[in-house]
Amino acid sequence: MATETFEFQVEARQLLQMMIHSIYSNKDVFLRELISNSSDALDKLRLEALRDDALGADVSDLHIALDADPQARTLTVRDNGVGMSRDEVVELIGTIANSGTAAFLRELKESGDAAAPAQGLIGQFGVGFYSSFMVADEVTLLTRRAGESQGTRWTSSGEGTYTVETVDDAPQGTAITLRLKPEDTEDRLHDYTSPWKLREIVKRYSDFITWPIRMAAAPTAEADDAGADDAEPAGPETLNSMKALWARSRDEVGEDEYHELYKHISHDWTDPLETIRLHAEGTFEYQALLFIPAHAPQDLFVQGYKRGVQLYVKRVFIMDDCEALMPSYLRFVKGVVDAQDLSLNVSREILQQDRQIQLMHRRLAKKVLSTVKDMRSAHPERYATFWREFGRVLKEGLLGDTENRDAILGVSSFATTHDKDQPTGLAQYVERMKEGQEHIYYLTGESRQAIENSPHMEAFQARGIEVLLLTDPVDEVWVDTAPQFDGREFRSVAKGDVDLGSEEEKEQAGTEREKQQEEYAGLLTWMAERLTEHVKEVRLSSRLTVSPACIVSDTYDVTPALENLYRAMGQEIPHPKRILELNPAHPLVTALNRGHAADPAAPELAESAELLHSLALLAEGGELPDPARFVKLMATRLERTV
Ligand SMILES: Nc1ncnc2c1ncn2[C@@H]1O[C@H](COP(=O)(O)OP(=O)(O)OP(=O)(O)O)[C@@H](O)[C@H]1O
Repeated sequence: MATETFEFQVEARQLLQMMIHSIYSNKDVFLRELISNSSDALDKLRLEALRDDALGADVSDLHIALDADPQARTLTVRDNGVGMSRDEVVELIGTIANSGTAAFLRELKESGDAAAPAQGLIGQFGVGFYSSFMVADEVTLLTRRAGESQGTRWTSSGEGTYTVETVDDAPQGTAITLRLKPEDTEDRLHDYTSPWKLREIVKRYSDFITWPIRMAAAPTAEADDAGADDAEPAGPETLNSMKALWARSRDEVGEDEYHELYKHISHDWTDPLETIRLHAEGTFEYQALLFIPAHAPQDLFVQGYKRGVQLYVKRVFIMDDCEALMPSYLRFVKGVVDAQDLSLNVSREILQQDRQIQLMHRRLAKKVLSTVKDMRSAHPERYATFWREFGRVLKEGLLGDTENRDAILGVSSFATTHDKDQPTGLAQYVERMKEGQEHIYYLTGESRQAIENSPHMEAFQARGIEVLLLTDPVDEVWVDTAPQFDGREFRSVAKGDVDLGSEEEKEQAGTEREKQQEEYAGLLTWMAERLTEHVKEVRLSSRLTVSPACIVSDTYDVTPALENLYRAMGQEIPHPKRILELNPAHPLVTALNRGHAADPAAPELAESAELLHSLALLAEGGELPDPARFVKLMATRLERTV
């Protein structure tokens, strides 16, 4: 097939431009990226060969080789891994499949300024192969897919197009040759043909790679000087130790080595927040090395987000994103689990059913939660970052994982009326509880502001009782499962009756309430009849101090927000009628009562009752059953006052 020229996809072109104009100050990392890709390709080939006898690939000496030519100023990174077919080359190298990277580019474009905001953001995205263009002005990739006879050569200078041609004599695997830009140490562009430099970079970033990274021994200047004419040509040198970090003892491994492994498996360019090690002995032996990232990926809430950690069996890579090992609410955790007693052929389906795996899953989840707990007390700032990035996901665990519910509540934080800026833990909330307060109070809503202005808060504000302000959609759902913390129930301030205050106060309020009850009995019954389509009861409120009325739900009824949520998920649930509460101390309500006593049949009175109900709905941010009618009634009233 002749040479074909293709254009890069738009996003790919943008990314390349950023690479060429070098957004990373540290250009050495291009080698880490290429080695990382090669390592993945070798993992894939070993697994394919294991599963497919007929593949016919040579897997006897899988490795990565670095080949530098100082005269030609080229560096080649070669592997004899799985390689790519011609179609794969076009698809994988010419476009950006990673949705996180695509989303990031969009964000960058929207921000308008290509350079400035990039610095902070860019560190979060691995850009893999394209980083070659930081150090090279032309890149050639020669590859042959294992099991195929023809290979593919891809060449580009990173500018808008690339060429692809089919070749007959490509070795299996992938070789990437960089035509290096001139050295420019001021711009931290080093001489990447120098064996010393290559050795240093591999040691720093890729030491743990489980495949040998070899460098051909070039005749060095020192050897020439020594006049070692008769010296044996030295064999290739292996640059990395290849030791699996999770199998080495803790004091042998530096924190930065763990971090490099994290970057290798997560494609993240920033250090993780926390490193977790676990060594399980006994009948089912395994080692785990887990990481909590420092930031949430863009697609964490996108359906189909690839969750889970890598699974190894006896040091052999088996699969990425092994969801059987991590609950969905810990899907941000990255890492490696290496099990001793599984078959190399284990499938995802088998893993889901395996009892040992289920035990491992439970143990890992507990370990992550206890790490977060320790982090909270030992490094509050780190915990604050954790919560900001992952709190919303973690709370999903309150729905399904009843076994760990207490642990999850224990490491959760909530916005609170106690402090405008700092969220609170539940333990602190409980410590601050007023005398006689039995429950943990909360209100759910769209935003902090909407909740704070809700009439339901009035009595709590008046008494200085702390209320948790829950604004995440998931909050609507987990609070509904009636959890407890430290033996205290969670109570919505918008549900059921409230009886706040000391015993004495309650008694006093009780007597007064009986009196009011008598006074308002007629109005309440009449209004309940008028509004029967919308509410199941009209009663006097003990939660209002300023507003005339509010709407509340029965303690165990579904709230409107939860109803909407279910509906959005396609679940039809019955629509429970709610309760209208009136503030007997409000002039509007007392006037209504007088009006009712004077002439219960007055048409104006019925309209007023209707308006009051609508106002209560609006105050909590709800929707009116008939907005047009509300506007008409309201306009008529206003007309009289202007
Ligand atoms: N040496 C290689 N051998 C085989 N396939 C490769 C090799 N290098 C890259 N690929 C293929 O090209 C794809 C794109 O590589 P690239 O480095 O651009 O991104 P990535 O590694 O998938 O992800 P990230 O952008 O997060 O680094 C890889 O996922 C892989 O399928």
